[in-house]
Amino acid sequence: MRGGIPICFPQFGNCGSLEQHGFARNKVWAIDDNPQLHPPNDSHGKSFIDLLLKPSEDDLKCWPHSFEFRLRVSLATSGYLTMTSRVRNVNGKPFSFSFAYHTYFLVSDISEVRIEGLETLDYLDNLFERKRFTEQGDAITFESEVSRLYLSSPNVIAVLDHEKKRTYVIRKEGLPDVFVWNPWEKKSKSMVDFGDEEYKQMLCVDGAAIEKPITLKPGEEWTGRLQLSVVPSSFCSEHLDL
Ligand SMILES: O=P(O)(O)OC[C@H]1O[C@@H](O)[C@H](O)[C@@H](O)[C@@H]1O
Repeated sequence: MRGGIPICFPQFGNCGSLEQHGFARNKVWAIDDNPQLHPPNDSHGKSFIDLLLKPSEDDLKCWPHSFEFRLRVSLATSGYLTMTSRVRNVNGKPFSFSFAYHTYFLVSDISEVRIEGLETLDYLDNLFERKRFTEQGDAITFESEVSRLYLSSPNVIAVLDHEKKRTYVIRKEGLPDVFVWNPWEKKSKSMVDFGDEEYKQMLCVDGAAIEKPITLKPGEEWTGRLQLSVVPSSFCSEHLDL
């Protein structure tokens, strides 16, 4: 069974020497008692938690860069879920990393889903050795495996679920790329923690910074924010500035 929003850091996929998608998603994070920085009004009308990840001795052996990763997860009474990641270099030297919110959306039927906001963009296709293509069609629809990194994407993307008549709205900041993934039938069967038919009810659409890794000098900090909301499909594109 899969779901949620695994944090891919400091590596996305297998593009590097670390475990797939980096180590952050497999760690127990601490509660951050000193979250600093968030503007005081950021907590208004919201429930939130501040989490902190620092590298362990073992992490430093395979990725020798000291960092502090602060994550605020907040849920507003309006239903907005916001995740704010801040990565600070507390190292003596610069380092670079990739990042993604590997967001699993529950959908009624993948064949009835489309993504708006990515049309006409260039993408790197993982199914063709990361070759670069340009999206030609209208909205993105699904009829086979998809594993693509869309580049220089707009900050608002919509995932429309035709059958449920609802739209997931993804707003992002500091995250230029969007990774889109559905394993479809064959790959689903090869994944031990994924049911053979589960690809029909899921879609990953990740706000990400992958193509151009983020580089931080000593003392610098990076922020990447993702905000998710759900609206009825009747409220759509024209309201979202897509
Ligand atoms: O199985 P994982 O490590 O959670 O990753 C899920 C998927 O993540 C996607 O980003 C990759 O393109 C897939 O190849 C991978 O299967």
